[in-house]
Amino acid sequence: MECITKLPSNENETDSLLMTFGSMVLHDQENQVPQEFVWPDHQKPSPNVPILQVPLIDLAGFLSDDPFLVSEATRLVAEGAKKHGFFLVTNHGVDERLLSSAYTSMDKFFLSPTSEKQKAQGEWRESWGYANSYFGKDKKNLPWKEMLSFSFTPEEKTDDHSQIVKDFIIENWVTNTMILVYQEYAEAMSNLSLKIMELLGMSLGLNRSHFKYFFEDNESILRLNYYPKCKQPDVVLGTGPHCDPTSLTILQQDHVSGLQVLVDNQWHSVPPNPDALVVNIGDTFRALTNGIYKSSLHQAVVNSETERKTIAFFLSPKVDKVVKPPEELEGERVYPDFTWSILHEFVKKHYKTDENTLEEFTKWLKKGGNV
Ligand SMILES: C=C1C[C@]23C[C@H]1CC[C@H]2[C@]1(C)CCC[C@@](C)(C(=O)O)[C@H]1[C@@H]3C(=O)O
Ligand SMILES: O=C(O)CCC(=O)C(=O)O
Ligand SMILES: [Fe+2]
Repeated sequence: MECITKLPSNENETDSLLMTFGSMVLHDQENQVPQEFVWPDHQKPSPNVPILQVPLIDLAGFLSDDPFLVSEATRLVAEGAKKHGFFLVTNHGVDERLLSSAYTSMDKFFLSPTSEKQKAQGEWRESWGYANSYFGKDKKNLPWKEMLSFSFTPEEKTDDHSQIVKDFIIENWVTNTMILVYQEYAEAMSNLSLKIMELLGMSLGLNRSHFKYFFEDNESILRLNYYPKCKQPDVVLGTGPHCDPTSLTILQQDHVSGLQVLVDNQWHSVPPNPDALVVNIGDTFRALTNGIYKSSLHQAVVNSETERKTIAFFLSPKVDKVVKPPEELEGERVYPDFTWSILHEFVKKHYKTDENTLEEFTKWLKKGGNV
């Protein structure tokens, strides 16, 4: 498989480029990644970053209603959420077989020919379909990754119960290349996120169902991130520095480290823990807590030895629900009321997400917010 050394100059060259993009395995004698993947010096990944001490929360303990275990879980989640917005959950109740079959399906998809993957092609920065860096309009600081994303919303348990993820796969794909595991996976993550919302509500002294009710009819995104190995891991980024603009992210990592979080202006790694899922707060939930709980810049680095695979469930409220903190947290309002759909449009059309997203979004809204 060959490396890509230059960007296409015309349409059909783009097609042939896309045919090889999926490999991104550098040809032996060529060790230069395309310039568009090389990040500026001040953003290149630094080697040997310190490990972030992330609170590890026993979710089964919280759900047991044992007073000590509940107070321990709420104390730990508040500690992580106030400082950087990252925590780990263990004893989360998601079937290990489901977690592992979701990975097997990733290999089936991302290692299939690009022509197969293109059958599921969506728009870059859309919430569904296959995308890789060459789909986007950006021509610099390209992320060293391919993605497959699905929109998800919990279906009413009715007889016709159309299943949004399963329908997408069937409509857009030859299902023999894809185990329909992601419908079940998204449902499991949606259910888990509601339990975490109970924990977060309780940790803020609110009624434990406050946020759970707010997200029951969530309209979320399931995203598969496939980071091919790279011969120059010190000049590329798998995913650039960003805050998730969504509400809550549940991330399943494989055994390959790569997730980094910016805390006290220093990148820290969050090493894989096979018994835990990584959870991080997004900008929308930061606004829902009136800024009390933090969303943080994070990124993904790659390596030269092996590919890395992660699955991110991005919980978001129904698009037209008004995002405003409960009156118990109001005090002086930090952000205006808004809806996720407006913030998502802002992120997609006007702004790369970073640590100032909500502030820039607020200014944009005050200037009339031309969507
Ligand atoms: C609503 C979303 C936009 C992104 C996917 C979800 C949550 C994270 C966002 C993203 C990953 C942040 C980094 C840049 C981005 C373009 C990407 O690398 O994919 C973002 C996603 C997106 O805009 O599609
Ligand atoms: O893959 C990772 O480790 C992080 C991915 C991420 O932050 C994202 O997709 O928003
Ligand atoms: Fe993220």
